[in-house]
Formats: sequence, structure tokens, C-alpha cells
Amino acid sequence: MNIKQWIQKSTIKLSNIHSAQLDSKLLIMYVLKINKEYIIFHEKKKLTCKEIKHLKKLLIRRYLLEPIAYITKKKEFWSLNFHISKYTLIPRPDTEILVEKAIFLLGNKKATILDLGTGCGNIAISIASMNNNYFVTGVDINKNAILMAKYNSKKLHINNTTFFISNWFSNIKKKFHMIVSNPPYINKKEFKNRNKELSFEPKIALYSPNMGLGYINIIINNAKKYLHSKGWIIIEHGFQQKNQVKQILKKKGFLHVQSYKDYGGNYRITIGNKPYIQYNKHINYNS
Ligand SMILES: C[S@@+](CC[C@H](N)C(=O)[O-])C[C@H]1O[C@@H](n2cnc3c(N)ncnc32)[C@H](O)[C@@H]1O
Repeated sequence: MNIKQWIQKSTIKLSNIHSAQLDSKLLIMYVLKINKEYIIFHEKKKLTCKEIKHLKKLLIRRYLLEPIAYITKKKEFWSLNFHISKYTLIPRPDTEILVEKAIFLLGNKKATILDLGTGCGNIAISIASMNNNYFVTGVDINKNAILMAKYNSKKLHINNTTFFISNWFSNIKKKFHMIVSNPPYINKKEFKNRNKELSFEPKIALYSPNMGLGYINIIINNAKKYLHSKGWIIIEHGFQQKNQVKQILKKKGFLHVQSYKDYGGNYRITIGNKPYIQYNKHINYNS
């Protein structure tokens, strides 16, 4: 059997999946360690028995709806290739709007950025990759996520990042010019049994108590303490959570609160600005 024939056969086998042909190509690229162009020019190349056996195993995993990114251990985000594992969420294109907005607000000035719940480091590394004036700290409660983020940063030759374990702000000791976060925000009750592919992702990366708003509340309620005056917060949320997130930010005194849509047309992020505080040495701020 040659490359073309295997792609045709596996596309039919994966007919339960809308991206059957693309997934078949991704599997063959992964097993043969080849790129898209190679497939085009070498479609008649014969597969070895060992390759066919390996492909068969992976095809079954995909047929059982394991996400292709977990099978190939890779996912592209912000045009960078990230390594992922079963301990990290698969980066979503929906999140790229957060990176875009962060860079727009930061401009070219020197800035420190904190990424809460960094996962494989996709947000932190993407922001850091855009400007050497940025220094990005990524934290996560999951040790394996931190190891993966460090690995990705090194592999992509991004030096203006640091990653460590923290339960949200528990190990944060300084202030930042910007806080970004894509926290877990799915309401578990709503999603139970709805999406088989989600069941492969770590629950700690997906679900949040209080109708999905529990962690967003924790982050916003503590953010001001860790932001410099005039610092920004950008938070990702579910497309139906826009109004609640705006309300939480306004209640905490953030200014310029505004939501933005992702490239799929859904409201996905909300931003807020910590007010400028002019300290008066004659006022006792602790009273
Ligand atoms: C939705 S994922 C986001 C991953 C990555 N930033 C992205 O955008 O693809 C949420 C992340 O928050 C982390 N997380 C969950 N609870 C946390 C906590 N209490 N403190 C810090 N991180 C936490 C999870 O381990 C997971 O990596």
C-alpha cells in the first residue's frame, strides 16, 4: 500500500469525523516524519509493514475520537508549534484574540506580564515571541504543565519567559503591567456527556465551579493587588459569560471594561484597566 492509498482508506474509516482526510494526512505525516509537500510529491511511496502497523494503532485511537493533537503530541498556535501532552489543554484558535489584544495594549514599551493557568505555555510564549521588551511569567497548578511550558520555551528559543508552579497567585511576589488568563470556565453540569473529545482533556483545565465563573472570580478579585497602577487584565471566558465577567470587573473598580470577539465571531475575552492611583503622603491608606 502506498501513501495515497492509505490516506484514501483511512479517510473512509474515519467517516464519523468531519476532518477525516486532514486527520489521515496528519497521522501519516507524524508516523513518517514528513511534511505536506512530501505527501504531494511522493504519494506513490510504498509503506513498510512496520509503518502500516503503527498507523493502524493511531487510526483506531482517532476513530475512538481521541483528539488528533494528543495523538501527534503537537498543536500549532500563533503560527508556533507547541508540544502538548495529556496533562495540558490543546491550545484553541479562539485564544489567539487574547494574544493579539495583549500585544496591541502593550505596544513597544518594556512590560512584565503574568499568565495565570499557562498550560503548555502557548499564551505566554506567543506574547514573549513578539517583543524582547516583554518579560512573561507563566504559572500553573499542574507540575506537568509547567515542565511542558519550559520545554516549549526552550525548543522555540524564547528566552524572555519564566515558568513556575502556583495556585493562581499563591507564589506571586511582585506586580505586573498586565495579567492574562485563559482559566477553566466550563460549567461541568452543562457539559456532562456532551462532547466526547473534551473527555480526553484534563478536567482541571476545563471545569470551574459556580456555573463556570468560580476561577474567573478568584482571578479578578485578586488581580488589582498584583497589577501596577494603569495595568491591564485580559481574561478569556465562555461566549455566554461576557456580561457576568464585565460586571465582576466593574464591581472590582476596573476601568475601560470591554469585550471582544474571537475569529469565530463569539465574545471570548474581556479587558479591564486598573485605575491610576496618585498616592498622597498625608493620607493613611490603611485606615
Ligand atoms: C483552560 S486551560 C488554559 C491553558 C493555556 N493557557 C491555553 O490557553 O491553552 C486552564 C489552565 O489553568 C490551570 N489551572 C487550573 N486550576 C489552577 C489553579 N488553581 N492555579 C493555577 N492554574 C490552574 C490548568 O492546569 C490549565 O493548564
